[in-house]
Order: sequence, then structure tokens, then C-alpha cells
Amino acid sequence: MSKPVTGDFTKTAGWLDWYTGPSQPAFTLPAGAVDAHCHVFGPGAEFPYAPERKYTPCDASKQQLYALRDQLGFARNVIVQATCHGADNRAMVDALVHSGGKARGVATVKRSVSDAELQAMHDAGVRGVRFNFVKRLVDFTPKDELMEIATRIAKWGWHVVIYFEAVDLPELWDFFTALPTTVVVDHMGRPDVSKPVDGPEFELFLQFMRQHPNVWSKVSCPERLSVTGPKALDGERHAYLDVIPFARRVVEEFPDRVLWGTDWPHPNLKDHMPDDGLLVDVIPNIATTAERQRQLLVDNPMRLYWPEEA
Ligand SMILES: O=C(O)c1cc(C(=O)O)oc(=O)c1
Repeated sequence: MSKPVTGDFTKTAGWLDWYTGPSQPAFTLPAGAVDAHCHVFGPGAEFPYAPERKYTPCDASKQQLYALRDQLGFARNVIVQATCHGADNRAMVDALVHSGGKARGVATVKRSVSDAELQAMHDAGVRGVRFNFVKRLVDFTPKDELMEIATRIAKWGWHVVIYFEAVDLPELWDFFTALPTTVVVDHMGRPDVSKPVDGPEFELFLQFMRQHPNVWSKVSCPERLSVTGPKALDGERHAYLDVIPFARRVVEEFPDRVLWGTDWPHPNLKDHMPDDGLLVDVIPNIATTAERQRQLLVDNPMRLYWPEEA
């Protein structure tokens, strides 16, 4: 893979660029596997980063994403609008239309979005909107605006992706449970994995899924959630052992409502940048049978993003 650059923009201090030359995973992905959470950044010279962004990344282009897809053995991608592009979805949509049908997307929109714009995004392959509640990433959007958007996009059969921190779930519960669509939680609602997997905080998240069959979860981002590692670097094929009980619990209880994604190019990691090949090798530790792996990587994402083929 080519090296990361940042054209016209200055990266946030301490920014870690994505890992070049990832390992070949030891785990062979099932045929038709979907990387259901990844991003494109710019390139900034072509698709400028949003003025209201909270970080400036290195560029991570569609060509670089698709090279990674092919190397790791994924068949398709779901490209999630990154907050550094705000509600300007051009980079993500451009990646979709140049994917040869192998990518679908999740957008960020404002109340002012027109039906014609939603239809154009649908035609390009967008199938959801993302609502972000992580305070370091976005400014606050009133819940009535978000509910209005959710009600509108439901007409296109889209779903809502939510990103929040575990401590904020009680306050957001009423809003989340009132959403009229399928709801997909990013990165298991960011559990604090130094707390017990059977403790009250993670139990609340499991209750959220148990009580609401429209709620799905991405069991992604061990590299972001891990406290004790070991890191997916230097040939380590048993990485992030502290996150595995959390992800495995979700996969075992809700096998038909889980998704997995690389999260490439891994925005805002401060500690290390994982080798994406070694990150793929975490999958068989969280989905431990061939059937669970096929549900996680093929059946579930196909049902949500390519229902016409599933
Ligand atoms: O935790 C994060 O920093 C992060 C950021 C973004 C984004 O900026 O869109 O997306 C993610 O999935 C995770």
C-alpha cells in the first residue's frame, strides 16, 4: 500500500497515520465477507475536511481502502461518514460510486437535507445515517432534529447508526428506544473493558439489545477499547484479550444482529496504530465457529446493506 499523506491540511498534533504494509491475516475470511465499518478521509485536496471538524486526519483515499479490502480478503465495504467531513458526504459518496457496487454507505445529514439529496445518496448506495453523541467528535444536535431525520430516512428503508460512550447510555435510552428504524450501535457502545463483563454497565447495554430487537451492534474496535492489549503489532495474533469477552458475549447472545468492521483508517488513536491483518485475526476469538463467523461477516451485513442479494 502507498504511504499516508495529508495534502493541503495540517494533521492534528500527535495524529497516528494508518499502518502501511499490513500482514496477511492467518484467519481466512469467509467468501463474501463485508468490512462493515470503515471510513475514507478526503483526500483533503479533492474533498476538503469540514470547517467544524474536531480533528484533521491524514488522507485515506478510496483506492487505499479498496487495496486494503483486497489484501485482507474482504469482498465489500460499508463506508461510514467520518466526523472530520461533517455533513458533507461527497468523499464517502464518491467512494461508493467508484466501488463497482462493492460498497454501501452511512451518511451524516442535517435537517435541511432535501428529498432529492436523500434520493441521490440512496442511488449511490447510502443505506443509513449516523447520529454521533461522542462529545470530543461533534457539537450537540437537538434530539428533535435527529428524530425528524430518522422519521424521514425510514421511508427509504435506511437505518440509524449511533455512536456513544457507555456512561451516556442511561441518558440517551429514551431517545434511542424511540427511533423508528433498525438501530446499529458503533463499537458495542464503547464499554469500559476494565470493568467486569458481567457488571451493571455492560449489562445495561445487553438489556438494551435484549429488550429491543431492532438494535444491532458492531463488535468492532478492540484496538480502541483495549486497556491491556496486547496490541495487534509485531506478529501478535492474539491481540486485545481484554476486549474479547465483551465482543464474544454480544456475538453469542445476538448472533443475527452483529457486524464487524476494521474501522480503517482508525481515527484518533493515540497509543498505537494496529496492523490491520493482525486485527482480522481477532475475529475467530470473538466469533468462534464457522457459522457464527458467516453470520457476523456475511449474512448479517448482507441483510442490512444488500437485502436485494441476501
Ligand atoms: O472514536 C473515534 O474517534 C471515532 C471517530 C470517528 C469519526 O470521526 O467518524 O469514527 C469512529 O468510528 C470512531
